[in-house]
Amino acid sequence: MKIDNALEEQFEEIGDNHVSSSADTPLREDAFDLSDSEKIERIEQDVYNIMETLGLDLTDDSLRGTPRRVAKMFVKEIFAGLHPERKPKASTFQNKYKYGEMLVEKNITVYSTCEHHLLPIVGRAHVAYISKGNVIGLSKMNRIVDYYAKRPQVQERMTMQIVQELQKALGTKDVACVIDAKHLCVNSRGIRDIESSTVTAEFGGKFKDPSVRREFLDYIKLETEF
Ligand SMILES: Nc1nc2c(ncn2[C@@H]2O[C@H](COP(=O)(O)OP(=O)(O)OP(=O)(O)O)[C@@H](O)[C@H]2O)c(=O)[nH]1
Ligand SMILES: [Zn+2]
Repeated sequence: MKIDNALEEQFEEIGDNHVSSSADTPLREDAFDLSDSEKIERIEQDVYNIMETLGLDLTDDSLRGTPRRVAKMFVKEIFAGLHPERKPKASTFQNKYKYGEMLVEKNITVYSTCEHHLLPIVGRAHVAYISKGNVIGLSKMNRIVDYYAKRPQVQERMTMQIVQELQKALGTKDVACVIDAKHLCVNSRGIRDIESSTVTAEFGGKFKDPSVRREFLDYIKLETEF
């Protein structure tokens, strides 16, 4: 199901040997049939069942509220970006002052959730664009990052979704995003490598030019502390 109106023409340019199609989050057709409160009711019961299966005593006063707390957190907080009604309004303005250089919004906090393990992804996003007549409110870039982060994600898709949304809002392909993030599924379990982090990038339009890309990367100097 398409919820993001991805820039289809961007993918038409991709050669035959690339598998890439759209960066939409895979959702079922009936994804929005239930209201938020109906979803919370159902997830509460599901979490209750998981905890009970694990042998936890759900009459304990510390555990009693957990199923409902987790359900509310899923629907209203960490997966809130699954609902297109929550997509931030990306206010744009005319570039009357004819600012012609790139604009970089760096070190945007990313709190997301790995869709393979439902564990946190924590990091920083850096976004940039070159105006083709419009400029966007600075905070809207942070909001767009946060909206796409609030989904079960793989980092590659999140990076592409952010770029596509900004391209749409700004009416230009000259948009780039780099994300540097730690995946707790790598850091805290499994291979348990606390040091490694993952860098993903999407360079649209003029950012495919090595010198433009270099300028962006020089501004953000990837020395991210989480
Ligand atoms: N490409 C990509 N992989 C991710 C991302 N987040 C988590 N993964 C990986 O998804 C993979 C899932 O692999 P599986 O072998 O099915 O899961 P697993 O047995 O728990 O794997 P281990 O983590 O190696 O223990 C793991 O290698 C994760 O590191 C992401 O954003 N992008
Ligand atoms: Zn994972």
